[in-house]
Amino acid sequence: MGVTGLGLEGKAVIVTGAAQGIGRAFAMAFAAEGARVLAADIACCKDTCALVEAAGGTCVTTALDVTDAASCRAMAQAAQDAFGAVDVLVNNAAFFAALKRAPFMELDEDDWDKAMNVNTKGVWQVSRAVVPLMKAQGGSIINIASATVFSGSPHWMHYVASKGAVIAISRVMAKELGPDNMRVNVIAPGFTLTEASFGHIEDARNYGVGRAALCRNAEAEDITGGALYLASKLSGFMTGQTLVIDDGKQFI
Ligand SMILES: NC(=O)C1=CN([C@@H]2O[C@H](COP(=O)(O)OP(=O)(O)OC[C@H]3O[C@@H](n4cnc5c(N)ncnc54)[C@H](O)[C@@H]3O)[C@@H](O)[C@H]2O)C=CC1
Ligand SMILES: O=C(O)C(=O)C[C@H](O)C(=O)CO
Repeated sequence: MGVTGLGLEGKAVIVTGAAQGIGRAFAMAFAAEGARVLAADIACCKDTCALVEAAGGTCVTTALDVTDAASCRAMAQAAQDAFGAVDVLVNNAAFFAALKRAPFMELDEDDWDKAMNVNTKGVWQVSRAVVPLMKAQGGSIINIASATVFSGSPHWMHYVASKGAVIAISRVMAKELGPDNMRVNVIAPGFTLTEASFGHIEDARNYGVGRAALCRNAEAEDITGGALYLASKLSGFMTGQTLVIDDGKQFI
């Protein structure tokens, strides 16, 4: 374990959508800091836990459907059983990989409802299940949005709307939870090379690179430093903010 002095050793961290991609990278990064991780997903997180444990970290897993309040409560109960309390919640799960892109005149209505249900309502559902486990000691909630909210990327209106709403509700959460020393911030990643984005874009490695200041697309590991910072004492006076991690494709 390469603990870096962020103060995350022994912290209890829930990562939703941790079965692959950026969520798996969050699980690995928190565990590498000595945190205890609960990896939760509608898909199986056994491989994520195995990777965390192979690197010397601690990881437990439970099934989670963020659209189902009972499932969110059961996941929170599993966290309480494993850790007693929760210090950090990363709301990363999303309807993204299977989303169909189309001009807004042609978007699929079911996809619209699913994007809002998983990506926005899911953040609310998971947060309200977990907040009672954070209230006594305070904590950090990190909601994953998308830089598409700022770029207005075409053919994603349902997804962009759902992620714009994540930024909006995070501000409400920050105001409501601040008095109990719970901070709520957002990471808005730009295009990141994950299983899901390789599925969406044919030449993913080169996609949009011409607009990038750093001249490459992000790997999932490029997004994790922001989450460690937002979870740590270094960001202790920061709440309600959105951190765009997109290799400088746009400035807000
Ligand atoms: N890859 C990219 O280019 C970008 C991704 N993001 C966001 O980052 C996050 C992770 O993205 P990726 O790893 O690329 O995508 P992904 O699609 O691989 O990850 C999403 C995870 O959420 C899980 N999930 C879906 N529905 C669920 C539900 N109802 N309950 C629980 N879990 C559910 C999936 O099984 C999956 O493991 C997502 O929030 C995505 O919107 C944001 C900007 C760019
Ligand atoms: O901007 C686009 O076009 C993208 O494809 C962006 C990514 O897929 C993304 O940011 C998803 O959140």
